[in-house]
Amino acid sequence: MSLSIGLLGLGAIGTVMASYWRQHTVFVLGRCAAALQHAHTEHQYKHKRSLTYGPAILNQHPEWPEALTLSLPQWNHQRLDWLVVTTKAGDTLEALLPYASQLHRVERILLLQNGMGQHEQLAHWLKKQGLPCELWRGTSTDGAYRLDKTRVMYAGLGHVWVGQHRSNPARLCTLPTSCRLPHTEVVTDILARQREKLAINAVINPLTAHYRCLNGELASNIRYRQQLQALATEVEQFFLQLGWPLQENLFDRVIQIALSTAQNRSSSLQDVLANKATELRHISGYLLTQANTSGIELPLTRALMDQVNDRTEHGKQF
Ligand SMILES: NC(=O)C1=CN([C@@H]2O[C@H](COP(=O)(O)OP(=O)(O)OC[C@H]3O[C@@H](n4cnc5c(N)ncnc54)[C@H](OP(=O)(O)O)[C@@H]3O)[C@@H](O)[C@H]2O)C=CC1
Ligand SMILES: CC(C)(CO)C(=O)C(=O)O
Repeated sequence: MSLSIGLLGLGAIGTVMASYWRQHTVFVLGRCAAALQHAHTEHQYKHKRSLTYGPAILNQHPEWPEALTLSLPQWNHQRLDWLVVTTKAGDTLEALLPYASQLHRVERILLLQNGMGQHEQLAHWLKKQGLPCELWRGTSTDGAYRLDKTRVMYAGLGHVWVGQHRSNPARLCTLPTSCRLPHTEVVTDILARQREKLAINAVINPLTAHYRCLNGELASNIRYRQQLQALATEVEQFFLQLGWPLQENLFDRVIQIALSTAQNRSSSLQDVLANKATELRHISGYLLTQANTSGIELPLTRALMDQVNDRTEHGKQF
C-alpha cells in the first residue's frame, strides 16, 4: 500500500526521511508564504532538495548512489496517513498553525525531533481544536546537515524509533504493518528512549554552546571535562529523583558520544554560531520546568541555560 505522507520541515533530517519514503507519496508543507504564493498557480509547486551520501554511509552501502535529487510537491490538502514534523522543536506549533483548518485530513502526526515538551503542547492544542488525529513521537540517531538551502549531507546512518504519544501497547497492535513508515521502528517505550537522548543532549549541548567547542573537546580539555562530569552528575541525579532510570552511567555515556562525534559541532553550537535560537529551551529548559514543579534546584543547568540564552537572544558574538 502506498502511504500518503506530509513533511513539515524539509531541512536536514526531513530530507533524509523523504529519501527513505520516496517509494510512497510525499508532500511538503512549506512555509505558509511560499505555499500561499503557489496555491493558485496552474502547476503544482515542487520543493527540490539534493541529498549527498557521506563516506561513512557509502562504506556501509556501496550499492547506494552518491547523491540523489528529490522533487516533492506542495501539499494541497490531500488526505494524509502521516504528517511528519521535522522542524526544530521550538518551531512546531508556529509551523502547524497555518495548516490548522486542514488537519482534519491527517490520520497521525509524528513529531520527529529532539527535545521535550512540544509533544504535550501539541496534544493540548489538538484537543482544544477538536482534532482527532493520533499523536506520535520519534527520535533519530541519523546524522545530517545542510550544505546550503537546498543541499543536505547525510553524514551518519542511524536508527529511528517511533511510538504513540500516550503509549498504549494494545493500540499499537492496531497500526497495520502497511501503515508503518520505512526506516522507522515502532516501539512501546518511546518516552524512555527520548529521555536517554534528552540526558545526553542536556550535557553535551549547553556545554558545547557555552564553550563554543567541538564535541570531542569536552573529553580532551581538562577544564571542560570537569564541567561535563559535574553537569552529568546533576542531570543523572535529577533523572533518578524523577524516577526516570537511565541505562548506563551518564558521564561514561556522554564521554563515549563526545569521542565518537569528536569532530562534530553540536546542533546547539551550530545554532549559536548561526545566531539562531537553539533547542535548549526544549532540553535544559524542559528539565528546569520539571525541576521547578518538583521543587528541585539544578544550578549548573540553570547557569548554562542563562548564559547561552543571553548570547543568542542578544545576538552577541563570542
Ligand atoms: N540534523 C541531524 O542530524 C539531527 C536532527 N535531529 C532533530 O531533528 C529536528 C530537525 O533538525 P534539522 O533537520 O537538523 O533542522 P533544520 O534546520 O535542517 O530543518 C528544520 C526545517 O524546518 C523548517 N521550518 C522551520 N520553521 C518552519 C515553519 N514555520 N514552517 C515550515 N517549515 C519550517 C526550516 O525551514 P527553513 O529552511 O526555511 O528555515 C527547515 O527546513 C531537530 O529537532 C533536531 O534536533 C535529530 C537527530 C539528528
Ligand atoms: C548527540 C549530539 C550532541 C551530537 O552532536 C546531538 O544530538 C546534537 O548535536 O544535538
